[in-house]
Amino acid sequence: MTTGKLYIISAPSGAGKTSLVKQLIADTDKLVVSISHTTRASRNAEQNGVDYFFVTVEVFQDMIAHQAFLEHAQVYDNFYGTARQTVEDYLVQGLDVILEIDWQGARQVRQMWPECVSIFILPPSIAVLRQRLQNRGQDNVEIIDRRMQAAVAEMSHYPEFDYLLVNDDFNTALQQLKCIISANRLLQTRQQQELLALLQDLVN
Ligand SMILES: Nc1nc2c(ncn2[C@@H]2O[C@H](COP(=O)(O)OP(=O)(O)O)[C@@H](O)[C@H]2O)c(=O)[nH]1
Ligand SMILES: Nc1ncnc2c1ncn2[C@@H]1O[C@H](COP(=O)(O)OP(=O)(O)O)[C@@H](O)[C@H]1O
Repeated sequence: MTTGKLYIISAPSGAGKTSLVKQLIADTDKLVVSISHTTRASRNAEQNGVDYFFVTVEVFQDMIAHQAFLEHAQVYDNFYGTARQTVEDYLVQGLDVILEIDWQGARQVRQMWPECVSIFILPPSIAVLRQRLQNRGQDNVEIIDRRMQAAVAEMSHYPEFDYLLVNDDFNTALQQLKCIISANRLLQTRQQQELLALLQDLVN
């Protein structure tokens, strides 16, 4: 049985990664998103176990001590991490897994899983980014300012990623994400066929 592939999607807060990923997994077979653990407070519309696992700093630190995270990082003023077991279970089942994580987590995952595919999403402009954070209506002005301050530093890491896309028109960006997944799936199938042919040659 073949194992799934790991995809990393990073973007500054408000660029649209969560909306894009939600639609992408709804439209794509055998693709799931890993639900992260975080110490940040949940927003109004968020549900525990659906958007994040919301945990205390103590629980988070205990998970670090027990090596329960594939990667973890402090982002803005909170901790975020990806549970190792869940991701490994998905991959073993042959499912492709999306990690919606920041550039620090992306670096950690790339070191352990060099064959992962990483995608960075940019907003069309800084002004549009602020507008989207305001329109989302989930964060107060201090939190939005804090995220805007961090956005430029976050975006400076885009050259570390395999793919870069701009989320201007939502459907165009969604289509581009789907193309990246399809292209990588085709490549994987071809590599497996070549490997099989090689093995048959060796046996004959
Ligand atoms: N390293 C790491 N970063 C994460 C994880 N989950 C979320 N993040 C990042 O944390 C940042 C803040 O996420 P969040 O508080 O949900 O704000 P949002 O991006 O505005 O929706 C984003 O850059 C996320 O990609 C994780 O498990 N690990
Ligand atoms: N292409 C787009 N055009 C206009 N608004 C968008 C687009 N993509 C996302 N949004 C909106 O921008 C806001 C931030 O999107 P979200 O997915 O929460 O971003 P992120 O997860 O990167 O913080 C949401 O209100 C979302 O509906």
